[in-house]
Amino acid sequence: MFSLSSTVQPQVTVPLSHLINAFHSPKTTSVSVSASIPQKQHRDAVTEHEAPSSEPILNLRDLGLSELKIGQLDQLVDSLLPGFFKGKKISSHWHTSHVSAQSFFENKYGYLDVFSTLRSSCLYRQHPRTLQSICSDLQYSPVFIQCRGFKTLKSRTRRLQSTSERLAETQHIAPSFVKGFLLRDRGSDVESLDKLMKTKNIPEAHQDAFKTGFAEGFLKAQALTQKTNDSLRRTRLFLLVLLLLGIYGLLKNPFLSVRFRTTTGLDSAVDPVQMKNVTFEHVKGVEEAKQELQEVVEFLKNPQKFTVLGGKLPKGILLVGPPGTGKTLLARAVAGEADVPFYYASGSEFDEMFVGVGASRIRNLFREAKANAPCVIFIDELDSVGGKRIESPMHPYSRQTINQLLAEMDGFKPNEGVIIIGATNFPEALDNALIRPGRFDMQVTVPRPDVKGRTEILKWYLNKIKFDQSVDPEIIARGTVGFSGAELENLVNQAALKAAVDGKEMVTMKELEFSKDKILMGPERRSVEIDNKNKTITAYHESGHAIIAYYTKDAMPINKATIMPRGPTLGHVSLLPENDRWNETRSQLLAQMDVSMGGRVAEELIFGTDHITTGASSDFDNATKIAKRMVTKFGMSEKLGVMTYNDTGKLSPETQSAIEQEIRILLRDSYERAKHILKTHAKEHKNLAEALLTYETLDAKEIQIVLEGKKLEVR
Ligand SMILES: Nc1ncnc2c1ncn2[C@@H]1O[C@H](COP(=O)(O)OP(=O)(O)OP(=O)(O)O)[C@@H](O)[C@H]1O
Ligand SMILES: [Zn+2]
Repeated sequence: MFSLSSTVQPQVTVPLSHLINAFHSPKTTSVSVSASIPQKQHRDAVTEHEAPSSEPILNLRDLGLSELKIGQLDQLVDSLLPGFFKGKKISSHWHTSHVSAQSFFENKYGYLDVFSTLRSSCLYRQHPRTLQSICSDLQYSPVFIQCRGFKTLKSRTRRLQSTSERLAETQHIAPSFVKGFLLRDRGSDVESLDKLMKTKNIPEAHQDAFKTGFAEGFLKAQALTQKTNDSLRRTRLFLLVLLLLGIYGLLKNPFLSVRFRTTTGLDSAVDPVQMKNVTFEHVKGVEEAKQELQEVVEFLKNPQKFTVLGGKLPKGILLVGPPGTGKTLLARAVAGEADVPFYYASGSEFDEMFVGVGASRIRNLFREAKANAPCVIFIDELDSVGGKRIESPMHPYSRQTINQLLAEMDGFKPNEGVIIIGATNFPEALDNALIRPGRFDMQVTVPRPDVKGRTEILKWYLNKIKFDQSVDPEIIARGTVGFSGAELENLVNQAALKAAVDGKEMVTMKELEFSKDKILMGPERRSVEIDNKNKTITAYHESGHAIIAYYTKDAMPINKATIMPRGPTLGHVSLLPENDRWNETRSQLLAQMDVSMGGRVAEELIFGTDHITTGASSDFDNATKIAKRMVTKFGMSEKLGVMTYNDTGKLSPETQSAIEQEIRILLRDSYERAKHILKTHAKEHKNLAEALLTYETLDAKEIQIVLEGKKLEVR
């Protein structure tokens, strides 16, 4: 796709982001792809973005990265894309739950894979911004598509044909197979996924992503066709089928944005998205925000009446909160509740290199919206159009864009019925002019959900899949402090995926725990061969933590213990706060320290001082941090009294050493307490370690059975 052909295609040209939108658009029934060089005027403006050549390789390792975490994606994409266009390519891949950069940049499986991989990793959901920034950068890449609308049945077949042919090309799958599939003829050509992967030489490193993409697509399709239950059973057989359905699903998914630009990049038209199907009912765990927005809904339902009655409303509402907490969803719900059109725009798409383009897009957006009032205009990532960082060389014309936005906002009266909702993760970054009265002067906070909210969100998404009775959403909610709605949705999806891949009929607690850990710690490192000695040490180390937690009164209850290596850790014990803890007592803090000490103490007791490992350093970090805060922040040291010591650098040497002394004492006492417990319960410690060596992962109940000296049923 990234290779150049010399034909300049003057037809409808749409950047990749709109290709995606085209996929979502009910209007677009045919999408064909052709590669050509950018139009002349564009080319001149982007000379530094030279076309990619095929040779030089930029290794992720050269960047000091062996693997990309989701969080690093934005940065990396930002830093790499320019490099890519200078003719560099990235080799080495991004891990499964991350994006396969190799397939993205080297275009291994064609552009469809860009979607499927992005989607399969739930990145589109979690990081819409990433996708958008990839796409808006790609605007200057030689990717052009052509879109036509057909409405007849025949054209549907045609679309399927072209889809299948394209798929066939990009995925190296027999066109007849694909076509058969898209037409839901699940007959003849179905091969097993494994076989397919072998015959198609999918590199091992990509197989996971491939599988995940398939199954993800399957789930999506499942949700769409509502045939949730019986198809889950057939999963394995249809794993291949899944991806295709997923792509098919993309065409229909009503939740994703539906914008489609029909003109060239310089002058764009906007279509509203009617969000009838999204209501407040769909947004869980953000009750306060919903309440605050209720008034806006009333206003939109009847703007004239509202203002006659003396109601006063801001023109602009700023939704502020971390990524994935449902800001976009809330804005849609406002439009949905009031049953008015919803205009979606993302700040980053106004970010333009060309004079006046961003501003003209804003103008178009408002013109369309005003003509269709009452309505909601939603501007996601408001900070990227209205940020303070305005005169950067990367964004030469953003000042114009923001001025245009301000002018538009000032240019209509409140009773015209246009409500502008902006969303941002960084309200501090916004240009002050934007938050003045008459502009975005109402702020609604959309926080990460608390334990109750998390339970609701989990229940909501669990109800879309099949799960068995063991599943207790509240337990998962308690173990997912800090997760956003999007992450919780992802957790449930990943669990369903895992169940599907494992051939299970229902999701159980096991899959949910598995995906929770996966999200928390990165994918399981099954492949790492750890020799038995190490495994044994890990087993005793982790049981050490667990024993202390079990026998210490104020420690948090154990959730599970595992010696399965994950991310950088060899094993771990997870505890479950009974509630989100806002306050902790002295004895709870001490208990936490003791639990941290348990690992090293165990190593020392079992293997002797000479054989202790480095594995406890983060445990000590933990314990030390707690002790330090107890002394310097919480006034929990008798000697230093109820006083806080904030800038330890500025204290007198005496005070500093007194603090250190106190911390040392706390840590030493904690170490001794842990030692005492492990000595007292040596037998239980051994039993637990052995059980871990046998079963690798034990949940709370299983740990209890072992510690009560009962025999564990073989699972
Ligand atoms: N509170 C919630 N209730 C139900 N679903 C949620 C909630 N929060 C997030 N989600 C799910 O996560 C998806 C992504 O959330 P959304 O795009 O609304 O987040 P956002 O706050 O706008 O994120 P960003 O700041 O990254 O744009 C939603 O489409 C929805 O499926
Ligand atoms: Zn440890």
